[in-house]
Amino acid sequence: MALMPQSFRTRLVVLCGGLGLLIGLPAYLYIDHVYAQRLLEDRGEALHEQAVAVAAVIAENLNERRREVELLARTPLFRKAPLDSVEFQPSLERLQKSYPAYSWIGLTDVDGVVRASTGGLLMGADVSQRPWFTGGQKGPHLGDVHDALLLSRLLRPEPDGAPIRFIDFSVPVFDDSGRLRGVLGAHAHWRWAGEVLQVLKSRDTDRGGLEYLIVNRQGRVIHPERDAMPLSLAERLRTQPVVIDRWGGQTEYVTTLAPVRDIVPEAPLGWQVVVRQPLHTVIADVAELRHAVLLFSLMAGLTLCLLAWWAAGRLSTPLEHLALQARRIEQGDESAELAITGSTREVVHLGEALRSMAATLIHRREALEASNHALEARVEERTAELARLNDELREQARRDVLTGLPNRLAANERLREEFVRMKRMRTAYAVLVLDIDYFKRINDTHGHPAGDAVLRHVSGVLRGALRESDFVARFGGEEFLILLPATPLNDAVAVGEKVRCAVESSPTAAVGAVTLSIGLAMADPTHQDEDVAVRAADALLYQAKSAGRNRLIGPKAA
Ligand SMILES: Nc1nc2c(ncn2[C@@H]2O[C@H](COP(=O)(O)OP(=O)(O)OP(=O)(O)O)[C@@H](O)[C@H]2O)c(=O)[nH]1
Repeated sequence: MALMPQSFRTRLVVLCGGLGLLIGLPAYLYIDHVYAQRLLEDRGEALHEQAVAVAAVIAENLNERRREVELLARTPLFRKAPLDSVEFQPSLERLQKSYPAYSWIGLTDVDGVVRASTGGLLMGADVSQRPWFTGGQKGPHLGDVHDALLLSRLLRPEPDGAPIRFIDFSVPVFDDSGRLRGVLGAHAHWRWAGEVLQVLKSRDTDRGGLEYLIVNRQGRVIHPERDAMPLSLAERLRTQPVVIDRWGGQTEYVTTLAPVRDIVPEAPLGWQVVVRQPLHTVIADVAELRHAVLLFSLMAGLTLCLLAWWAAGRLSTPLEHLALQARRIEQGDESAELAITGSTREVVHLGEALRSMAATLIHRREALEASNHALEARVEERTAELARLNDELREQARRDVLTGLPNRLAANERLREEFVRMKRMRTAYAVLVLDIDYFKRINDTHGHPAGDAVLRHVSGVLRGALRESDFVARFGGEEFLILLPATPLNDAVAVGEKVRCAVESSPTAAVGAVTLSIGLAMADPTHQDEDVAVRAADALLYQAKSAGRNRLIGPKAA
């Protein structure tokens, strides 16, 4: 799968190309194998028919020559006139003119001496040993191709210097009583065969490498001049009408043959017409068709691919557009347009669905954002409320419920702060520990509520007698602590006395006047911690109690 191209367009093009190949290849193979075979068979048959036709034409032509010579021999001139008559030569030359292939026509006497001839050639020559004479004495004679002997010196030589070759037609010449007078013989130039075949060939429309050959009884190719036909080929042609053979060379030929009918059964020639054509020209049609199919397949495939490319583009472009717009919306660009027009119905539907989905998502996101804002505001509000409640709690934790004064926890924190500041600023502070005298008795005599009222009263007096910057706390039970920041001993004693007097001189409604015993100590930067001064003040308080109460004892007094 990883090797598969990713884009829809490429996939479709590859698919179409593959389909084209799938359709084109079998057609190509069919033409290559089946059609080629069939064409070869048809062509073989056609070649064979041509061979038969050519053989028939050659036989007919030979027959005509034989008949011409025969008819001439039967004319009154040849039957009756004395052999030295001057009439013979014009008669012979008329026949020669009627058929240009005749090279020489002559009349011999019974002894084989030439008595009349065309052009007067070989007059008086003795041809009694020549086959045409000996054969012609017995009856019509047809002699196979042979080189000219006597005439070769008398006739115009061949342009290429090749020996002149003839075939011979000869018939006996009888007088009216049927006695042999001589032999009439005609030598037809062997180019005759070439001319006959050329005429036939020029009629043939398909001459691509087509060759007509004449093969004699011995298997020699006598026209055109060439080596013998391979024996193996001759052997195969005996059983098969058409054979594909190399003829001992490189080119393969489709070969077929037909026998030439023997027109003089007493002297059979045994010729055969062989027709052959190079295999590659025979199947050239197939090659052409193969190329055409290949070209057509390629063109069709290419067109299919281009169409697929175009069609895929028509489909994928709006999809890519939708994807791009969807990504823009995802990145917060709500102006991106998801509408698609002019595309396929499915893509338009997809665009509509995406647009609807995007609208829903945007709406939900806005709702979510609004809800988040509300939630954040509520959290802020709750946090502030919590902080306020914490402050309140912290305040309450440091305030005495009964008197409203700071409690012991607050006193300890303040002492710690003041001690730290003193260490840094080197400004001493005073600590006073105060206790209401005989408070137990008040409780016992007047009850707890009265005792509580006394505590609240004393608290109020203390608060009123002190400066805003001074610190007073209920330190425990009926005990109070006063911290006087940046206050020397003398001033602190004065403040203590003032407080003590203020309480003593302000009686309560329930129990009358109460007094205070006070221990006063100065905090010192040399102290280890803030408790040293408190413990010292506490100790002096007990001294004040012991000394009779309602008094202040400070360091000096101690
Ligand atoms: N009504 C009331 N009484 C309290 C409160 N806190 C402590 N007390 C009482 O205060 C009394 C303190 O008595 P003690 O410590 O014996 O001292 P005292 O009676 O004042 O005697 P001296 O201190 O020696 O003068 C106890 O009876 C406590 O119960 C309070 O908040 N309200």
